[in-house]
Amino acid sequence: MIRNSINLLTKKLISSTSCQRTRMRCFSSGATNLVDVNVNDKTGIAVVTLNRPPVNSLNLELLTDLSKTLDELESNRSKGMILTSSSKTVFSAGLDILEMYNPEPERSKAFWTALQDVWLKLYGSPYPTAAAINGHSPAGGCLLAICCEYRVMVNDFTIGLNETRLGISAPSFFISSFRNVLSTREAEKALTLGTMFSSDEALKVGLVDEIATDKADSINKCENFLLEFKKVSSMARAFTKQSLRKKDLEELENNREQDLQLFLFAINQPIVQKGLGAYIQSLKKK
Ligand SMILES: CCCCCCCC/C=C\CC(=O)SCCNC(=O)CCNC(=O)[C@H](O)C(C)(C)COP(=O)(O)OP(=O)(O)OC[C@H]1O[C@@H](n2cnc3c(N)ncnc32)[C@H](O)[C@@H]1OP(=O)(O)O
Repeated sequence: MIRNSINLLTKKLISSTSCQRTRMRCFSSGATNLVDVNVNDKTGIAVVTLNRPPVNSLNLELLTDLSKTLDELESNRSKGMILTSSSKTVFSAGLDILEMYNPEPERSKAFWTALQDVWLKLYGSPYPTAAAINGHSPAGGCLLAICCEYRVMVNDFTIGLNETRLGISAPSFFISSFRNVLSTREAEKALTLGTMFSSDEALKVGLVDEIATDKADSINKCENFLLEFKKVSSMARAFTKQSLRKKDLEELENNREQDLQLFLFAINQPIVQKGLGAYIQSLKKK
């Protein structure tokens, strides 16, 4: 996929002169109603809003919609994407725990495959990406944010990969994208402890790049970041990003089936099921 993507970029580079002359007509609607897409006609930047109340937990349908949206952005030669949420307090609660509790084999496979697809497309996207983190962002929510190249977080929320607190290990592609943002030392400490950082702590450690006062401010700051790329060749930018992330991307691309089997094995362990059941109950009792 990476090689294909680089070949595709080369072809695009050759035909880019005519493409750049034609003003991109952005697609007017998102793939479905779980993901809203709004493209600014002036800048070409798409604001992609996760819209699965109450907490944007990532189930098969939301991941499928997000995956389709990422495809559309790529084929429309997006100028950039800002990922955010329709909730006032939650960016994304991470993977939908109900997808992993008492799993149904075929659905679990489709679910994990959709997550792998989203990660490969978002982490390896040729267009620039930023996350306007306007609420809590645990586990899979943090994963979406760290796939992006820039993160602006609204004050007073939490973010982190808390998998060990659920009695599970973060999968290797979660870890590689976390290490792309944090030093190995900080990543190891946070992953093993399952640390959830406050917005200020996240800024201090480098997990987010800026703090915002509210959602509008976070989107504005993300936009300012993305607009900086107006000065840079989009081809050179995409090649550079994909070269830096190539090893991580290839690791999953070359081991998708093994990663899927590891997930299915892990969630089918009685001890993991017991832990997930207790965790669901604790969320309901809150
Ligand atoms: C080596 C390979 C091994 C592979 C093994 C598997 C790897 C799995 C990898 C990733 C893991 C994940 O992403 S797991 C998800 C982790 N997420 C969390 O721990 C977050 C849990 N949620 C919260 O902390 C809070 O809900 C919140 C801070 C996000 C929001 O709080 P708020 O008070 O606003 O909302 P509620 O807590 O009342 O929740 C409302 C409603 O939503 C349900 N809910 C919340 N989170 C989830 C979720 N992740 N999945 C499913 N459902 C969720 C919650 O139970 C409430 O439901 P009810 O209204 O029915 O009570």
